[in-house]
Amino acid sequence: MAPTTIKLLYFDARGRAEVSRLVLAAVGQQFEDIRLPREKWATEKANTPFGQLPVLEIDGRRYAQSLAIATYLAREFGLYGTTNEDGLAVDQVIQLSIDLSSSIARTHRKRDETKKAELVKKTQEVDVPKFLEFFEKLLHQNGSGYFVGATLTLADIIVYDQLDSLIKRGFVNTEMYPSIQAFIRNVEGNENIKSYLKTRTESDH
Ligand SMILES: N[C@@H](CCC(=O)N[C@@H](CS)C(=O)NCC(=O)O)C(=O)O
Repeated sequence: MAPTTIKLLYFDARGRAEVSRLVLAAVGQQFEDIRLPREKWATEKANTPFGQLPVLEIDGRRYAQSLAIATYLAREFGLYGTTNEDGLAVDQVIQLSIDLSSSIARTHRKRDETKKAELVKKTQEVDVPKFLEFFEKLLHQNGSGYFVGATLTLADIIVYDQLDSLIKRGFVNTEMYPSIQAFIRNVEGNENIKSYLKTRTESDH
């Protein structure tokens, strides 16, 4: 049964809640976007399933884990394609996006400054382009401006959010990737997403 009330709890940032916010915004679903002040976290932590945010509250029941939440919402509101195979294609893109994030995260774990600089260089020059080429190829092959089928899915929202944040941090340049550029324009051209992006505050950029 579709939930009657939806609350999404997170800190006042994009972080791990933004994909779910974008999903809800894209489908025009009303929800309470609760931004917990850091000073309230110590007391709220115990009221979450695993002591972490984001948390989704549906009709009073609380669930954690950002990808599980986003996946549930996307399935509930029709952003997971129409067939099981569409779902496979959506998941394939999501996992590719997670691999890209892991590849970038490795650079933050290096302690030695020289080794860190070398790894950042390799990540930017070799690894990131490899992922961008995969995204470019998938988008070009599908030809609709979306990753799967002819309409927006969770795959699009996850990759859009990831690329937008990496571009803003100067980690990614999409100049050489026309299908990715068209894809970003396409997602940002979605009327609901466009309206949502206008409401973003300073902490969301
Ligand atoms: N695997 C979890 C990780 C959640 C997580 O790391 N949440 C962080 C914020 S991004 C958090 O709640 N930190 C506060 C704490 O652990 O006390 C998810 O994707 O939801």
